[in-house]
Amino acid sequence: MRIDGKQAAADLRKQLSMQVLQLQQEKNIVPGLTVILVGEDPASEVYVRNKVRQTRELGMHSQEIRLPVDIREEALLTRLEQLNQDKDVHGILVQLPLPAHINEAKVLAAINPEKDVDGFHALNSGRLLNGSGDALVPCTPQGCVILAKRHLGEDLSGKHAVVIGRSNIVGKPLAILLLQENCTVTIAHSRTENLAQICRQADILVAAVGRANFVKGDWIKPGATVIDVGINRIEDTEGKTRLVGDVDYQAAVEVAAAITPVPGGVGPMTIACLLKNTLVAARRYG
Ligand SMILES: Nc1nc(=O)c2c([nH]1)NC[C@@H]1CN(c3ccc(C(=O)N[C@@H](CCC(=O)O)C(=O)O)cc3)C=[N+]21
Repeated sequence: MRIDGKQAAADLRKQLSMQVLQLQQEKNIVPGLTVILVGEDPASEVYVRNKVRQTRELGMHSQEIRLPVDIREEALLTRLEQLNQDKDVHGILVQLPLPAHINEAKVLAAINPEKDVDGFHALNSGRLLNGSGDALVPCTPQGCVILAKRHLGEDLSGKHAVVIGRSNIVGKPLAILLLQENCTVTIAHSRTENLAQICRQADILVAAVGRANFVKGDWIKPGATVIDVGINRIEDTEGKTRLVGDVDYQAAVEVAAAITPVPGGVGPMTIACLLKNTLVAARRYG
């Protein structure tokens, strides 16, 4: 069975649109998201355009700031400081990756944690780790949990979740979220020995490695739930580029009970969760 991420995202946006209206009526606050794009990357531009459109569809304010690829780090930090002070801006997202001459960690640390809708600031990672419930949680991991629950129901207790990938953006925060859901969590990565064997023990298998068709059909336990975080552009036999995940979908769909497709799986949920974080930030700190 296919887990429909597009539908799940549409369902979440519908809930959010009602909450946006409520916040406006009760407190006269309209959530505002600012996206900063440094340089011109075609894939980033499509993605940023989608975010801006969806933000407006929900009745939230949306602003896109484009900066030249050779901007100095100091200038970017100054721009961020202005946004940190701006009362109409509840969420700030700096599109990654940044050009090589800019220190990414320094930029992420400069975003006001209350406006950090990516959830990448150390204060938010720390809060997530502590389970204090007041973190802004990274969007893709949130989306993964929602999609797993769409198939398995609200209670993930006792399930063995295997997360392949240990990035600060997906693997690590997702492992923490799954632990909070009472899963038994294994984090696997490029140095893991007997990876196939470990994956075969997973009730929930999450692939976040960034390599096309990395996870094979026979790595999957029959009846497992598979969440594919990969977004890989490959050329097909006719030379056309095509989007595929980290999982060999055709093989996996035969074995798994449920699997998210690419496109139409985790990607749309990531954006929906970004909108959710913007609403949360506006409600909490606006
Ligand atoms: N600060 C920051 N935060 C991010 O969240 C962030 C980022 N930087 N840099 C780039 C990555 C990538 N990312 C995607 C989100 C949604 C889709 C998405 O919706 N994809 C569609 C397909 C879109 C297409 O066809 O290209 C899908 O999977 O169905 C893709 C990629 C967020 N990122």
